[in-house]
Amino acid sequence: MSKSASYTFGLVGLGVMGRNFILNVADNGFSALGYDLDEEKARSLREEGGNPDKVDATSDLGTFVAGLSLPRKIMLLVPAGNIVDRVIEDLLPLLDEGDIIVDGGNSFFRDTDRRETYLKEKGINFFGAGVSGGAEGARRGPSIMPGGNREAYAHLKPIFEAASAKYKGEPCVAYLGPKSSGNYVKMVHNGIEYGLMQLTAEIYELLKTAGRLDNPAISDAFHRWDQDRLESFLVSISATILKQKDDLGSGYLVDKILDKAKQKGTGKWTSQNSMDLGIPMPTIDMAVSMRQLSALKDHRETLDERFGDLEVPEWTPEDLLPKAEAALYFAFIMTYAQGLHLLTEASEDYEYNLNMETIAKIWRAGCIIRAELLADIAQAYGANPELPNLVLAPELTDAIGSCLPAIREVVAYGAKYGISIPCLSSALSYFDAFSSGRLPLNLVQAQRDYFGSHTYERTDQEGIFHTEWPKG
Ligand SMILES: NC(=O)C1=CN([C@@H]2O[C@H](COP(=O)(O)OP(=O)(O)OC[C@H]3O[C@@H](n4cnc5c(N)ncnc54)[C@H](OP(=O)(O)O)[C@@H]3O)[C@@H](O)[C@H]2O)C=CC1
Ligand SMILES: O=C(CO)[C@H](O)[C@H](O)COP(=O)(O)O
Repeated sequence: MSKSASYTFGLVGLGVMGRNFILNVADNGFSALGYDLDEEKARSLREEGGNPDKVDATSDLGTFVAGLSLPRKIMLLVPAGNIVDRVIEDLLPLLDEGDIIVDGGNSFFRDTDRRETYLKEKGINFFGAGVSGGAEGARRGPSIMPGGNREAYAHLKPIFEAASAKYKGEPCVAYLGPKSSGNYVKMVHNGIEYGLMQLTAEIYELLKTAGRLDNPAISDAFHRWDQDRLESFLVSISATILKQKDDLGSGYLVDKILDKAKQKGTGKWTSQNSMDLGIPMPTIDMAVSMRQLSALKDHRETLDERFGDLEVPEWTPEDLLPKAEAALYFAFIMTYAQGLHLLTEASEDYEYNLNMETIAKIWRAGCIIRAELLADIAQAYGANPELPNLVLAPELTDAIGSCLPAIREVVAYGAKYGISIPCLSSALSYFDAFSSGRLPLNLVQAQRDYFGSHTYERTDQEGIFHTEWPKG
């Protein structure tokens, strides 16, 4: 260690995210000190950093804490769960009042609230700050979603703004709100991520089975779409993925990857919490369900043998491609709408005081769900900060309306010929239900009253009613 108590920024956990983020911070002119239990990871960072005045690392916690200037700004990028509590307990006896701990991992927001309350009693400021962008984002500029004490954020602001991604010069980080708001926003970001990923996969399936397009042709289509209104990280990487040859065999790698998708929990938490808050988000729910369904491969194969004999007629690529593009664009809008609706409700329920325009803005670059569409979304919330749901935004009416015929055709084709496109279908169903002034839930209410005397309201009179329905 070349200096004592002089590093501006501390980072615990020199894995995929931590190692890259600390190098990014150091590149941006803030001296940074890393800590990992594993001396090998500390040594390797020291080597890569090259200049210990700029960035250094240790596997000794005492040396780490003593090396940081006051108030200490210590970011954790360790696996979410008990490890975060363990690191906090290890750090606590070594810290001073006013020090700041930032959890940059995908921690469950209720854990963040618990930790914030616990640490506040000890005079330590605790932030939950979701980071998105994967390894490359962490190294070159991620989107950062910090929540915690507003005054203490002043110490983090210059570092985060320098290290974050930039959209047309604007940093993709902003103070979001108190308590667990940062982790909550990151959780919903990941829920949206699940939806966009599944939707892109469904379009790939449609182009393959109905359009008879091979991987390079689908890649080319994704690449073209990525130059236009569908410009987004996930469409862009899908174009690249589909061109990747298999270096362990012949053909394309994507065709050899087992179709069982894993998950770490953030998408599921988003769905679970949306149920608690009463916000419908069927496309995101379905994306979570599809990861679960994908795991049931043995059963899928059994049923495929029994029922999977439907012939899919060819849909000429000239006709299919523009419709698939419009269907995907429409479904992307619905997915952002669902996620942002949940954030709007959570902002009230949890007193986060979130600003949707700010959130859309800091998602425009650096993160996994970055997309050109977010610029329009930010504009819609800028024009109306009280917008209850994006689908209601006049700025998006034309785009939604013009894509409707295409998504209807795409979903109908999938349904008719047994192509599994449940997220595309749920995006359309969500819109159809949301834009129906009358739904058949009057019958649901009548059924509830029939079997459970649950009562109902009427369309023509005020009050609560119950009917003694004829039995049998
Ligand atoms: N990978 C990604 O793309 C993204 C990850 N995240 C989130 O960021 C967090 C970190 O993820 P990621 O970097 O991928 O995880 P990794 O497992 O790659 O890195 C975690 C690091 O923390 C170290 N560690 C574990 N326990 C301790 C401890 N008690 N003290 C010090 N260091 C410790 C680990 O060491 P060891 O391996 O020796 O146990 C490891 O080096 C997670 O919450 C993740 O969900 C967020 C966005 C993207
Ligand atoms: O936070 C992320 C990106 O924003 C991570 O990559 C995320 O953990 C991936 O989630 P899952 O493993 O559940 O697909």
